[in-house]
This record gives sequence, C-alpha cells and structure tokens, in this order.
Amino acid sequence: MSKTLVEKIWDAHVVKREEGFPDILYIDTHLIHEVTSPQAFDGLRKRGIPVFRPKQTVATADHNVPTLNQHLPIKEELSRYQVDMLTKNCAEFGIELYGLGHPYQGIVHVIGPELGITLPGKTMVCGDSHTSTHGAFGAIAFGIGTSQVEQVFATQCLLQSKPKTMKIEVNGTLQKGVGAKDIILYIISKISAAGGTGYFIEYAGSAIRSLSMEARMTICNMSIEMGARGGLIAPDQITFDYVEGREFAPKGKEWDKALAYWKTLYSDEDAIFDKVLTFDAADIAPMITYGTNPGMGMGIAEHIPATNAQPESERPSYQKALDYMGFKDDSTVLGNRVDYVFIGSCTNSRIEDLREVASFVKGKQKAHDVEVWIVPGSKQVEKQAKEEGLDKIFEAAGFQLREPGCSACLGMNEDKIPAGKYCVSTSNRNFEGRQGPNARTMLVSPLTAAAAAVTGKVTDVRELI
Ligand SMILES: CC(C)[C@H](C(=O)O)[C@@H](O)C(=O)O
Ligand code: SF4
Repeated sequence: MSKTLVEKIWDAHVVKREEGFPDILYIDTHLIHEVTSPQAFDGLRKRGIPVFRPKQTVATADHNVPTLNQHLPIKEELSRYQVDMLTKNCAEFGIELYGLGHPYQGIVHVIGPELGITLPGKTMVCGDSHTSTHGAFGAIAFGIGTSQVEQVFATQCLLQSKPKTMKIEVNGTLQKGVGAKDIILYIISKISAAGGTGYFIEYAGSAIRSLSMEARMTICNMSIEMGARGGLIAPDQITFDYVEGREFAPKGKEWDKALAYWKTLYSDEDAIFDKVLTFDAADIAPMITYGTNPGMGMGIAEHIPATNAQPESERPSYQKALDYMGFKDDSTVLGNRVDYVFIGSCTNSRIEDLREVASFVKGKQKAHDVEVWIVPGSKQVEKQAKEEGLDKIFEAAGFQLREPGCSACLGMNEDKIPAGKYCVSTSNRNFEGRQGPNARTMLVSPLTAAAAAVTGKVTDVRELI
C-alpha cells in the first residue's frame, strides 16, 4: 500500500497499536531545555525511577540565558534558578548538557541539526513547540508538554494518535529579495494561524526542493504557527550533503546503511493526503505581520486588510490587535518607525541568515535611532560568524553581535523590547507581550530586518537590492 512520508516514519516507530487507543510511539531523540524539564525530573524523583535511555536525551540552556557576558553569573534570579536546575538535573540523571560556556550551547532547534543529532527518519520530541524545525530533515519532530516529557524520560515512548496529513506544494521561482521566511509567512497568512490544526504537513514542490537545509528549517519551524502538529520535508541530496560528516552523524558503514534507508523516505507517488494545498512562488512578496498572531501577515507593500472585510464575529479582536500595534486598517506599514531590529531565534539565527544580513549591510550603517541585535543561534554559529569576519561587518554597521540564546524572541530573559516600541523581528511569534510587556512585534525575513535596520523604518527590501 502506498504511504505518505509521515506514515512511513510513524509506522516504523510504533511499538504497539491497538484499535481505539493511541499508538505507543518510540522516540529516537529527546531534546530538553531549562523551561519545560524541571517538573518532569521532579516527577521521576517522586517515583524513584531513572531516565530510561539517557543517551538518547540531549540538553541545552537557551531560553533563560543572557546574551551578554555569559561568563558571569546570571543576574535574573528566576533565570539563574532555571539554568542551575537543569545543570543539577542533568548531572543527577546522566544526561549530556550543552550548558553555558560549552562550545555546543545554543538554541535547542539550532544545535540538533548542526551537531548531526537531527537525522532523516527519526522521531524527535522536545518540550517546545518549535521542535517542528527538525522536520526539515525528513524526521517526525514535534513539541510535547511537560507531563509528556516525563513520559519520554521514563519510557522513551509516547502515547500518540496518528495525525492527519496535509501536503503544501510551493512551485516555481521566488522573486528577488524573497526567501524561506517569506514563503512560510505567506502560507500562514493564506490559511490562518489555525489553518493547519490537527495536521502533520509535508512541504513539497520545486520552490521547496531548491531551498538549502537552513532555509527548509525556517519553513518547518513555523508549522506550529498555523496550528499544525509538525511539518517535514522529504530528505534529498541537499539533506544528505548537509548531514554528512557532522559530529554525531553516522560514519563509515553505518553511514552507508543509514543513507540507503533515508533514500526510501519520500511520499509514494499515489499516497493519499487528507488535504493538499498548492501555491505559486512567484506570487510571494517580502512579507510582514501587522497584527498579533503570525497569520496577520501581508506583502510588505500591501495595505492592512479592512476591519469591515473580516467576519463580523472577529472584528473586535481584529481591531484590538491593530490598536495594540498602533496601526489603522486599510493603511500601509511602509515607512513606519522601527525602534529595534532583532535578528535571531530558532527561525532565523543560523549562519546563512547572518551571512545574508552581512552581505546586505556591508558598507552601510544602521539608522542612528534604531537598536540592532544580532543573536546567533549557537556557539558554533557565533564562532563561524567571527571566523568569516561577519562580526567586523556588523560592528562597522553599528549592529550588536550578542551571544547565543532565545533572547528577544520571548521575554523570558534580560533581552526585552520596551513597552510601546516597534521591533522588526526575524522570530516566529508576534503575540501581545511576546517580546516584553506591550512591545510591538513585526515578523519579517532577515533581509527585510536588515533593510529596516539601515533605514530606521519599515522598508521594501526590493528597492534596495
Ligand atoms: C518556553 C517554551 C515552552 C516555548 C514553546 O513551547 O514554544 C517557547 O520556546 C516559545 O517559543 O514560546
Ligand atoms: S528561539 Fe524563540 S521560538 Fe525558538 S525555542 Fe527559543 S523561545 Fe521558542
């Protein structure tokens, strides 16, 4: 029987299936961080049980870490406590930790791929919604809650019912100045922040196939922002080339064996998806969000949709979102003031993102009243950026290159955007207060963020390249 890619990987991991019950699904890799693991460790302690397969668990400190002076003790008390707890728990339960100061430390969804921990065909979970990022390799990767973290610790399995499948095809060629972030913001703006609810999404089509691994990660990362359980892309030569030689990737005979299996990981020609959507890459412009969920996005030169054009029941919340942002319906955001530019997060903090920004700003200066933060996704990205001299370009432009962590993606550490300020951000969520109480977030691509940094206002990057 023909199968979708999700079905192939899922079925290969079912330990037990019983009619009328969720499957018992084997989990190959469990990633953890300081926010969603403490209660799960406490649960184990209360029950007096160990982590069943600690070698299949990897930990990092990312959400609560400062991005300046990481060698000093963490100033915020709660953050320090969270990070200390993770260190203590990992030591007690025998889990490898890439904590502050470790050369592999970084955002959990950045370090998995770069270390070769993320591989095609795997099942991967983390107590974090953006675990979908790892799907870029053709893995089933999804976020879980803290009680499920405890379940995986104890059994290396999860009770899960098989998701519905959706295929999203993007075909054709992208316009100049348009990248992966614009593709995913465009898709979410078309199907809404709830449009993927209940589905596992496979991204396909020529525009997706032509993307680098890092760009594919940007796409899969935001699957959760349309409510999907996860997103993935069938592995191909681009995937294999990326994985080969990485620290924990299979080597020698193991590599050959793995590769032979990975080459079987695609949706069969006549596989049936529960839903199929198709988009044309040429229709996608540089995107920006104007509201308080990632579905409230538009081409940067368009006008904010009219409140009257919304379904009547949604008008009050639509208007509330625009009020929060200080925007009027049917107006443009082009030229709007920008106070902060944040280039970072598990969506856009990898070396290609930094290179793209650097090549745009080389020889340019940031606008004087804008604060620009570049936060690499990991120590390795930071190191590489410096080796390539990107730090010098950022410095000359007046950008601040900080140390790795989730940073201003969410207000859980010292990096917060002040109330009322506008932040053009390469992160993935623009919820009220996400970047700090009353901060206003506009989600964009790294290139659009770089353009805003240089002009000090919302700018159509197509006019500058
Ligand atoms: C803190 C964590 C649980 C959360 C998530 O699950 O996504 C965070 O990473 C986020 O992006 O909001
Ligand atoms: S960078 Fe942002 S979205 Fe990604 S894991 Fe950290 S807080 Fe969540």
